[in-house]
Amino acid sequence: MQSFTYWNTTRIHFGKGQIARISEEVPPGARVLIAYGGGSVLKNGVMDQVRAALAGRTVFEFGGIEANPHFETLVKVADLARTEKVDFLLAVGGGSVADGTKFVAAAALFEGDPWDILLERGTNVQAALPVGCVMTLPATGSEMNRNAVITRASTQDKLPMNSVHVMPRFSVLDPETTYSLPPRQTANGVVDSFMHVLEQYLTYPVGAKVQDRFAEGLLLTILEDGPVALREPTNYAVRANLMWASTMALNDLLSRGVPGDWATHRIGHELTGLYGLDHAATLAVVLPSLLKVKRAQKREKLLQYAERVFGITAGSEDERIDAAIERTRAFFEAMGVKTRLADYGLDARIIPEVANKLRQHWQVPLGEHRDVTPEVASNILELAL
Ligand SMILES: NC(=O)c1ccc[n+]([C@@H]2O[C@H](COP(=O)([O-])OP(=O)(O)OC[C@H]3O[C@@H](n4cnc5c(N)ncnc54)[C@H](O)[C@@H]3O)[C@@H](O)[C@H]2O)c1
Repeated sequence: MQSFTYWNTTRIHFGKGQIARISEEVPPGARVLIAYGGGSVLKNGVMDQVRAALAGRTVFEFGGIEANPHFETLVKVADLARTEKVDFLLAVGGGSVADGTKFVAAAALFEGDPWDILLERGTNVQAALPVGCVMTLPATGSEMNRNAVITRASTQDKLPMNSVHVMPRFSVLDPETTYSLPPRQTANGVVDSFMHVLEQYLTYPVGAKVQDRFAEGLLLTILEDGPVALREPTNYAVRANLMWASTMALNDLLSRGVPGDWATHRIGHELTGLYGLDHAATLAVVLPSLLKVKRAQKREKLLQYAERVFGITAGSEDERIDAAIERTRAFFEAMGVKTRLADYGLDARIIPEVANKLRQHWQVPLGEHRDVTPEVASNILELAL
């Protein structure tokens, strides 16, 4: 196991009725800005609970944070926060709202051009407004991590940032808020959280039994409950397990002491930035091909994944690896998330455009061995046509 430091400062309130806990978390005299997205939280009763919990505070609301939140919108929200002297931000929605609010928290206190925050990946953030989060879509883990991913619509750049200052002070996870998710978003969340685990698991062995078995437990849970959530959207136990699995998949616990890949995510971000694909769709497209291209480097972990997650023990090593990759693809497809670029109307013409964006955004090659160059990414995308 590699050496590491681990801490996580987000307090989690999990379960039915926990939105009311916001009243204990946000100071009574606070000036609070609630940020939300397209309005699903106005229809499913979540915002009513949030407003009730904030009674007595001075509350401002901003609706309209886009999926894959836009830098252009978020700088307006940061202006509003400054003008109204807001001292607490509350994100109510999915990962896009959480990420957007985290960026606003940093941008509101940032001296200079806020795009520099993204160009420096958040390393230049010195302070941020406090953030709380009511998560309505289990997927990103944004509710308990220090990451945010922001898209500059005008230039089609989608870039991640990372700062301890934007870590949510608290997050509320009430599985009942996810009952209203359309099947597409339920499926996206399942694929995204599954992928977060794989990015931290399918690399090379470092003798980290705890992290490996923790990862396998999350993968098995998501495999088991993901399809049930599509069939039974109001099954509380299933929604609860998926919600906690997605938080645990990306709250920095799995990543401690082990190598991380993240090439699928980086290539996927370019596909969203350029062509607007859902985040999870990009992952479902890239991963199976990436695993084929990197099968030699990932061999031992692919065999472990095949056996422990899918129970594949018969056949040669290569046959078991092939079977595990195909089972992964089949899982994404069974969730209704297509795994070929052609399924999204994209063909080989996109490959040089994606490679160019990767060259612009990443100075060193990607992946756990830092060997996924833009040329290798192009090979991966060719296999994904
Ligand atoms: N911060 C991180 O660590 C991290 C990790 C992975 C991905 N991301 C980023 O997060 C974004 C994706 O977030 P997401 O997958 O949570 O989706 P999202 O926040 O973009 O939401 C997708 C859609 O679902 C709707 N929705 C959300 N909750 C709902 C509910 N309960 N009922 C009905 N509709 C609801 C939203 O209004 C939106 O239209 C991408 O930009 C991705 O790059 C961030």
